[in-house]
Amino acid sequence: MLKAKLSKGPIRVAGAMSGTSLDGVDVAVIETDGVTFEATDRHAFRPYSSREQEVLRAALGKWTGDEVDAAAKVIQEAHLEAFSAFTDCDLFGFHGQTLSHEPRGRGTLQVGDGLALAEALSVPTVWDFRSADIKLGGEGAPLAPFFHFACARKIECDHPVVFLNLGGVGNITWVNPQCEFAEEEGALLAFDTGPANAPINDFMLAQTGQPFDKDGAKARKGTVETGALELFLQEVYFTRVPPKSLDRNDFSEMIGLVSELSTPDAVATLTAMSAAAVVQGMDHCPEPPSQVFVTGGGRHNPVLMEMLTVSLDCPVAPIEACGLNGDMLEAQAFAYLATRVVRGLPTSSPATTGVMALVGGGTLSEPT
Ligand SMILES: Nc1ncnc2c1ncn2[C@@H]1O[C@H](COP(=O)(O)OP(=O)(O)OP(=O)(O)O)[C@@H](O)[C@H]1O
Ligand SMILES: CC(=O)N[C@H]1[C@@H]2OC[C@@H](O2)[C@@H](O)[C@@H]1O[C@H](C)C(=O)O
Repeated sequence: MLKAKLSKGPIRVAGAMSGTSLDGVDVAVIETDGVTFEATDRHAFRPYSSREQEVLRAALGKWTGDEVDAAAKVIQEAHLEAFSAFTDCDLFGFHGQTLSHEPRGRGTLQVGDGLALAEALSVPTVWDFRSADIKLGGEGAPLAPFFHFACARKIECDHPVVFLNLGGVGNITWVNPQCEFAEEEGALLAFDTGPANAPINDFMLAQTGQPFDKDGAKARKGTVETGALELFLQEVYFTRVPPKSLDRNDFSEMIGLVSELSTPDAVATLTAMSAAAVVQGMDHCPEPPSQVFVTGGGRHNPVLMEMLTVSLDCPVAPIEACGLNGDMLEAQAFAYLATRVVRGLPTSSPATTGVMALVGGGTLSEPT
């Protein structure tokens, strides 16, 4: 039976996210009742070693087999370490690592075993957030939108705003703050915009041995090849009506479009492609936002941010502009979603994932 504390009032929850950039595990603690939340200053980052990153990379796009088992082991150990400083929390939200994502095909695979984590650290744990949504016809992603809605309410926006996450993949949530609840019709629209940092990182690693284009330094020295950019924008994904989602490597062939270019020109072009995918995505919003708040690691890339600022018709600012922590937002989101799961509240809707009906996706495992 659910402990009384989990069913009512605010609780202290730690959420963890291991994103498509494969750089490490973020953990963040919030206080929440599943509707409103308070951020805390408690968070941690547990980076993956280069050996661990290799193991994870080798398993991307796979569903079963030795590589997947090895990746699952890395994820489990890293999360055990990462969560172990937060065992005073009432609940954990454990996203795990997406290895493969094919919502209209084989489904979605996040490795990480929430039951084993709950047993090992004696904290009830919500995990497997995406599969219930997919079973009900949804994309299984993005899932942060219900948390973005809570953020918009918290900062008391009067007009529609967009939260843009620039991780390995980009995703946006358009929020109508006039609605009181995320589950109301017209409150949200969300979808993955396209590739964000993943192709830049993959190209940088292959060509320079560096894991990413720090501060956009390489892109800054290059010139955007408009022919390649135009070809990229012809991808049918961009005209597909949202909700829609992507696997990390769905756009990996775009690197082929820049393979003949110098490294700076190639990185500048890949950066412009990520920005252009966001700009295209804005056309799908029900009405133009008054502001775009940027979260995720891409907001640290000044070239990407400048490209967005020049092309979008509204102010673009890192999410810190409204007092939130853009490095921890996804980890906080999974703490928030975990709470909604134990409270029987929905975590996705037809407008955020295309699911047939409101669904509370996630499995609760309690330690024995
Ligand atoms: N100073 C910087 N300059 C340029 N790029 C940066 C900088 N800092 C971070 N990044 C980019 O941000 C990435 C990390 O972003 P983030 O942590 O949001 O990804 P993620 O959470 O793994 O992805 P996703 O949201 O797709 O799951 C890095 O891999 C890098 O590409
Ligand atoms: C299948 C999957 O893990 N998707 C991730 C990925 O990373 C960004 C984007 O693609 C988003 O759809 C999602 O993550 C965020 C946290 C989400 O679910 O909202």
